[in-house]
Amino acid sequence: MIKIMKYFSLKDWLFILVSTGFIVFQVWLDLKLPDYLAEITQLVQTEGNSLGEVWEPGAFMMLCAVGSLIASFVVVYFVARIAASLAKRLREMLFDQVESFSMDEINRFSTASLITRSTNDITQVQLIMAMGLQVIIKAPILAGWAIVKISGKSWQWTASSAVSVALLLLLIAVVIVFAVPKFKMIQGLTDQLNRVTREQLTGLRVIRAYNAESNLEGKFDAANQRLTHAHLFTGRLMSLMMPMMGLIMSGLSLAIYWIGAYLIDGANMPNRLGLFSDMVIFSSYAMQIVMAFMMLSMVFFMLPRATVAAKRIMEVLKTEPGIKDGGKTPSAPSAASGIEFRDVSFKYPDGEEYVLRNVSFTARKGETIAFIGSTGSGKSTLLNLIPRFYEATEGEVLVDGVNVKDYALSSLHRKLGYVPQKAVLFSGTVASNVAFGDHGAAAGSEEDLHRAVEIAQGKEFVEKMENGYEGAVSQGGTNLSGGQKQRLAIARAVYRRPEIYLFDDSFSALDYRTDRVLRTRLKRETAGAINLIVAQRIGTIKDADMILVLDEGKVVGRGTHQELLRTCEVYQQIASSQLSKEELEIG
Ligand SMILES: Nc1ncnc2c1ncn2[C@@H]1O[C@H](COP(=O)(O)OP(=O)(O)OP(=O)(O)O)[C@@H](O)[C@H]1O
Repeated sequence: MIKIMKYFSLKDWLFILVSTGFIVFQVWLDLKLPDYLAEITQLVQTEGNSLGEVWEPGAFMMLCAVGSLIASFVVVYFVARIAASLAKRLREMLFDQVESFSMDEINRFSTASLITRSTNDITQVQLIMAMGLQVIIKAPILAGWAIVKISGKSWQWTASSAVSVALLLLLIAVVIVFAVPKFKMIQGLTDQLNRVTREQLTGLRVIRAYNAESNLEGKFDAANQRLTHAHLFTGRLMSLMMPMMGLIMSGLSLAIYWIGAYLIDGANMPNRLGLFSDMVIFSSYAMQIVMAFMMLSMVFFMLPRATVAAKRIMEVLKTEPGIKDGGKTPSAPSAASGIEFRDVSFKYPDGEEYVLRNVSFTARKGETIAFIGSTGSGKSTLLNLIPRFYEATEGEVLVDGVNVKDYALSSLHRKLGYVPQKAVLFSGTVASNVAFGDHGAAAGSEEDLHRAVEIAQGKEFVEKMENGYEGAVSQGGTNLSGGQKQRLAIARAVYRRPEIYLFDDSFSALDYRTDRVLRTRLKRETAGAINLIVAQRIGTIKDADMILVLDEGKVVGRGTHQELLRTCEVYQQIASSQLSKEELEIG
């Protein structure tokens, strides 16, 4: 929690200082009240005084109360601002940090947990800051000042107050011991609930189609029940706390008056009035002290949960992104321009087995290199090493003669036109999805946009859309068909005129005719670029300059279509399952 305070800005610290000033003023006013009360008690008890004399201390009492109210408004205003601005800053930092994470870190935390951390956990910290700051500053000042004011009065009264404070501390300790583990659980359970909810919402159509509602409801219910139990436990503890504190306060009042009654009874006549007014003042101050501890106990009650939340936020902020910016921005392409894999092996950070083994190949400018192999043979993984979504475990991946690890990430990505296996579209328009991110080498003109969509064979459907290029695309492209989404994803890559195209099985949702037309157009448009194509269909990669056949992460064949038909058994098997006898014979 303390660590999170280092994210306060200078302005926040200034506001904290101002708030502290107002809190001191408020405490001074609150503690002044009993003095006037004592004066009024004296006046009322002394014979011969008129009612008019009570007005003056009465008016001061009113002034103190109003002043204290205004001071408390000011404090609440400042503290709420400090808490809100800290929460905003933390949200921004968390978002930036998550953006810099590699897939490894994102998978490690899980998307659901990252969402809970950026929302729920930050709210917990904001709440404790809003409430805690004023209490943590106010309570010790109030308690300390009030203790000074009552010191030197009857030791019996002091002892009874001390007992009450000790009981309160005991109560707080009980809460901490029992509630902290539950609070830790609550955050974890909230993650779990988010994960289940997210999974259900994204898979809603499949769940309905397979009548799996009841199974998943069971999963949701289990997560929900566990969270409810944890909340109920802490809620019950809290509901017990309140009456217990009330009991301690009332007990203290009773004890002070009881002791007072004995003291007054035992005193002689002239001292009785003094003792009575002392008793009134003492009980007021004692109440203030107990109130201060009660406020503190409320904070202690909230603190464990906020501490857990703060820890979880710090965990994300302190995680060093596994993929570091290499910083290099090679200006002119070197003589070695192209892509080279040098004996690359790779295993996922959480995996035991190597997914790629000793892969080596070179792709020069203007060449098309294709990758084929059974599912899970490592094709997508291989492509993912080029934009550094993952880091090669062994060996080197070179782009234009420079290891991808040495590149400034933005400079590396500017060279690439990446089309993932599953087209990803963002809420916005067709235009905002195609002209996405920085424009790469494109001029960013409307002409570029139309050209890219036309090459990707999307012109026809985009122009039919309401508002054409400005037509709405919903989040994830849910208002478009699978093939339409893929075409826009391809147009996005074409638009930025990259030096290297990475097509990760990007033609699978296209019909054969569109696939063929698109590839012919692409071939013409991307003549000077390197094309790396992952595909399942032989038809898509037949014309590639070189085809690499992958099997369990190893390159088991390389060459042109005809060469592989002759030499590579795995390729022959794939080909014979897809092509007719005539096609196989013709090659
Ligand atoms: N994030 C991940 N963490 C751990 N293992 C993974 C991860 N992603 C993929 N794998 C594993 O790596 C292997 C290769 O996966 P990859 O996606 O590269 O195969 P692929 O050849 O592209 O398959 P497909 O043609 O079905 O897309 C698979 O066995 C898969 O289980």
